[in-house]
Amino acid sequence: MITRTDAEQLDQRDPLANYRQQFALPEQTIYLDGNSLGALPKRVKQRVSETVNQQWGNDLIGSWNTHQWVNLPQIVGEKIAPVIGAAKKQVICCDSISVNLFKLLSVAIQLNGSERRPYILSSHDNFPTDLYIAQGLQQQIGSTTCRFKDVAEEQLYDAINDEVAVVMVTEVNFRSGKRLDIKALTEKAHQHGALIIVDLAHSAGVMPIELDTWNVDFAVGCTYKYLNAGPGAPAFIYVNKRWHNKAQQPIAGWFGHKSPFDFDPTYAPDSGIKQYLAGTPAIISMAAVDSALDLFADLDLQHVRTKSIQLTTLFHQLIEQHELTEQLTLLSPTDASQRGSQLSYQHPQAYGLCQALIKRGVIADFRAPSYIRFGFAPLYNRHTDVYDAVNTLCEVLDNGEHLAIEWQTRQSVT
Ligand SMILES: Cc1ncc(COP(=O)(O)O)c(C=O)c1O
Ligand SMILES: Nc1c(O)cccc1C(=O)C[C@H](N)C(=O)O
Repeated sequence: MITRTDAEQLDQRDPLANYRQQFALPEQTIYLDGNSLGALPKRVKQRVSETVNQQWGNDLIGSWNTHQWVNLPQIVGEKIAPVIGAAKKQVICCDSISVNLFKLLSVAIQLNGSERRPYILSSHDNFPTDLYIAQGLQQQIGSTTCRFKDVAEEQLYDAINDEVAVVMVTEVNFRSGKRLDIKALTEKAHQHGALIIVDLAHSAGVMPIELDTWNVDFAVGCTYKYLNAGPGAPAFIYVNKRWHNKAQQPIAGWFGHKSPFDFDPTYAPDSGIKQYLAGTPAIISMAAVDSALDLFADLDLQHVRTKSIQLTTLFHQLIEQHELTEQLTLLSPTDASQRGSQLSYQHPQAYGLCQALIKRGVIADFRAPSYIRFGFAPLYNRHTDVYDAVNTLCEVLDNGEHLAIEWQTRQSVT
């Protein structure tokens, strides 16, 4: 029988316990939605205020040079690189995942697509934007050299064959939390002459990632989940150095030009990762990413992964202890090593359950048609949060509070 004292003891022994005080978290809230929007680091508040008030307000346009605004995408990229296992000069911070995927898929098809090898292969429960971008590109290029095919996630590995130009996968599934073996998928892709693009949205910052060691070709990821850089903060893009200068990305904007401030009418791409920039960087958000990443400077991602596994394991053990497994069907893998930092359960009134929990200060989210997701952010979630959240969940179910909440047809984020 697990007690609250057990959870308190785990918190006392937690090597990451001090990180929580670096976040501005609301009192009386248990935030289990850091897999959608990470919490606000206190240092980011200060940095954004300084960027707006001193830099923009006082130093105005000179800040492009004096405060390094013009180089922030590269500076931030170099801070992201160690978090995803990349050597220098292969990562840059810009745009959204959707836009960055468009650039990478186009490049991968230029490099490897042909009539004999036309396929972009993905799984049909990949995050929808990834699928939409591939479908959009197929429309753009035409199906002779670019066709999109999606298969069930379990069939992805076996579906890689000599007709595949590029495999596009997300390391951790947004709905189920299932984690794919990127090393094995990369090996299989390369055996068949295919390239691989990996979406790290649900893994960057919450587990060790070894892009260079795994020999991955390209990757994208966001900074607003486990990297805590704020809503709509710019994403990142990784291009393995063997692919630099081999193809031109399609959004040939001036920031990707080799010397943008020459204002030359003819596009000449930068030879390195900077080519993947398009237009003017969103400096206020980019400053937030830069500052948020300082939390990762001395962090051992293996410690983060260990705590993440402890948190998800504890949550599910408590669900079992309260005999809730009949009502809440676990969609995530039962083996913690096979999942990311979230647990998803199917429940017939998942929407009502989620809203009833939010009313009580436990923030989870709902994903259609019938899933409730709990995300665990090891830098600020405690074992006692997990204990208290499961207790609240029991109370909600016992009182039938979830049954009183009407299904909302409007678009709801949580
Ligand atoms: C796996 C995955 N890819 C992409 C996105 C969205 O990408 P963006 O809105 O940055 O284009 C999300 C979530 O928003 C996601 O979970
Ligand atoms: N990116 C988001 C947004 O702009 C608004 C609301 C939610 C999101 C998300 O991140 C959703 C998330 N990728 C998910 O896994 O569902």
